[in-house]
Amino acid sequence: MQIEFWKYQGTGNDFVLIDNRNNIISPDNKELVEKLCHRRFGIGADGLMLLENADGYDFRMRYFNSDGGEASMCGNGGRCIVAFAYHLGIIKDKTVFIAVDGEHEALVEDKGSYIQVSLKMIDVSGIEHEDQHYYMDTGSPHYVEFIESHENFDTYSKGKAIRYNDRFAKEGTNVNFVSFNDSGIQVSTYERGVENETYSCGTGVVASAISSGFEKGKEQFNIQTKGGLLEVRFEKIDAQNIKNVWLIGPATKVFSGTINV
Ligand SMILES: N[C@H](CCC[C@H](N)C(=O)O)C(=O)O
Repeated sequence: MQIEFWKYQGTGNDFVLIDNRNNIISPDNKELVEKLCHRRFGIGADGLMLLENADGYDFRMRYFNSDGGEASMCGNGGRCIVAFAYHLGIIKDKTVFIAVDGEHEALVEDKGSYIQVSLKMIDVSGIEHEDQHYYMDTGSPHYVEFIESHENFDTYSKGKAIRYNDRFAKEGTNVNFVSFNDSGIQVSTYERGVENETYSCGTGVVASAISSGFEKGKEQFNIQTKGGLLEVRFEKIDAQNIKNVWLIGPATKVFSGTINV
């Protein structure tokens, strides 16, 4: 079977996208998703998204980690699928779509070489704060730890140890390490389901910004990631309720093609 695909990246978090409005790909085909994401035997990506039809919405986003499993919400993936929908001509400068964690609004600015996407994320509650870590669900589960500096910091080993500890081994969690810099914060992330450090993690920088907001009393952060700059804005209602959460940053089409599977 020949499959047409598009490759996008959002601050280095990279994805295979497929226009699945004709339901050519079964979302249960874990082996196919894993193969398409494989960095040697496939196209190579941190994750894969199917763009599908959905009554009452411009489209449905279905997200899969590179291990082939259908996953929780992907913030960078959400930004990239909005850019994909714009390039397909499905939307213009704004959209409302449905994803695994519910409805998302997004705004689109075409910058030529990339698309600037502002993505509204879900409200956040049930925030855990103990010792020097926070834990919350921003569409995906995130453990956030503050560190002095990212210089020579081993995100992979430190992140993997937390992700596979007694508490998280079964369900998994994403793990973010946050340091403060002159322009805001720097974040590195070990991602569940990729089982590696990714160049950035959208739901992760949201969790990191909210955690930093508790520490610094701010509601907007510029975030340096390995893959580039992101911005997060939110409103802190109280210690357990964060609303009006926006993840803002570039989404870029890298290439498109067809693959025989
Ligand atoms: N791997 C994550 C989902 C993707 C999160 C990340 N790519 C993002 O941009 O939010 C998980 O299984 O929880």
